Amino acid sequence: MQNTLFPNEKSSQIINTDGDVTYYPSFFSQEESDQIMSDLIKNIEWKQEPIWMFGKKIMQPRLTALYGDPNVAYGYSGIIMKVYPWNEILQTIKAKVETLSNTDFTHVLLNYYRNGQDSMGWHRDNEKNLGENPTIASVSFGISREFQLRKYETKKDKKSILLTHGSLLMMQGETQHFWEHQIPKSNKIINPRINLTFRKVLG
Ligand SMILES: O=C(O)CCC(=O)C(=O)O
Ligand SMILES: [Fe+2]
Repeated sequence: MQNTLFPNEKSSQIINTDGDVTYYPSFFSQEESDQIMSDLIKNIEWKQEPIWMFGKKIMQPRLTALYGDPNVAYGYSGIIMKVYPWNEILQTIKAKVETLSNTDFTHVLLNYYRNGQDSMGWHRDNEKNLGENPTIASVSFGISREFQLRKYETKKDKKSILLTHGSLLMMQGETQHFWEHQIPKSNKIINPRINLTFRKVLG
């Protein structure tokens, strides 16, 4: 399918019922992506943070960081994360993602999966302060990881995509009502991956 703002951008629609998920495999070039990956490893305030699960405090199986507009609080799973101000590389990525999606984002949540043992369990990005039908733009760098989607109610209709170095995945419309997603563990993967999800937090 053709995108009017990025006529050369190849894309494929992953979900078009009860939501809208579109994948752009080559959003950034190989060279840009290599540069961005090393910049992010060096210049992001990575931390391993706890979350509350079933009344217990457990460490998340990955490193995280939150950047965005100051003075807009953003938290999930019982934690409030410190918001760091936009830095140069994040501003560059944000500008490109905003042009394609025609959305202004306030925050980016970053996840650093150090190897295949790092993961993210089934969830929806449905925090109240993202509004009814949030547009979420997810950019990936580093080793390709499997991203799975399935229907929230039935746990059926499983879809799987490999999110590659420099790719963009856009989740829009009613996706967060009807679909949940995860990054499963993999015993074979020994290399790191970084994912950025751009979000618009309503004030
Ligand atoms: O790492 C990914 O591709 C998914 C990240 C994600 O689902 C999230 O940050 O909510
Ligand atoms: Fe998510």
